[in-house]
Amino acid sequence: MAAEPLVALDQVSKVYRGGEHTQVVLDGVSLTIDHGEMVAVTGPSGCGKTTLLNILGALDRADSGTVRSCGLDLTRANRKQLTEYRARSVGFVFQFYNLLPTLTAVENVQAGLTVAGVGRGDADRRARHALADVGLADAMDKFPAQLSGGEQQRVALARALAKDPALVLADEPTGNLDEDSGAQVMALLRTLKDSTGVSILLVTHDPGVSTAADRSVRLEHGRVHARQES
Ligand SMILES: Nc1ncnc2c1ncn2[C@@H]1O[C@H](COP(=O)(O)OP(=O)(O)OP(=O)(O)O)[C@@H](O)[C@H]1O
Repeated sequence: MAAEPLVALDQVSKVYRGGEHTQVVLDGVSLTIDHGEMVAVTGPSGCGKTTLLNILGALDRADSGTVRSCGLDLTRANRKQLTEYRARSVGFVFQFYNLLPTLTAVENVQAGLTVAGVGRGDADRRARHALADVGLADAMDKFPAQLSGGEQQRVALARALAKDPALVLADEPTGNLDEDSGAQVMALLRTLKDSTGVSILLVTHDPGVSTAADRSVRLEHGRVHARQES
């Protein structure tokens, strides 16, 4: 029997209603992600990529369909289970890094671990280890403003991976970086995926970035299509 995928979305729909205006953003999306797989989601602006990521990260809820991730049915889970899922099972990476400007690199990574319930000493050890893994052993005590964009995104990768999540959700992780820094971040993400076995779902506009994934799908008109290679 085939192993169950880490993530399985089945017929997921999401509609935004504002006054008289109704917008169907996701219209029966089905998608699976295997353990250790990196999947890229591409698609035109406004097609619902971030909405999909937010539903998978339990930052938003589907209106219908089922979403299973990391052994939890997100459509039926209670608030406490969802909080724990966000803190422990999922690492988030955002386009604009979302580091706290008043904390150093190591403190930013520690903060993510503390939220996940890791004790202070252990958090410090794991944060330093994670920063070394992304090549920032010499930048632990720098503030975000003292780091380049690529370095800040590497801190964000360390923060996401330090808690040893089963799934990383990355929203345009190279969208704010120049080509070289973006390629470095993608190479690092792949290396970390291969060494830890984490699964990754990333959203990107950039065809070059999506080719670094194991598989790429396109979201259009609220549905997912296997990407046609040109
Ligand atoms: N909370 C919300 N309330 C109402 N409409 C929303 C909300 N969030 C997103 N939308 C709308 O849903 C659509 C999809 O948004 P989403 O951010 O998921 O698209 P996207 O594919 O990630 O876009 P981009 O590539 O430009 O970031 C957009 O038209 C957006 O305006």
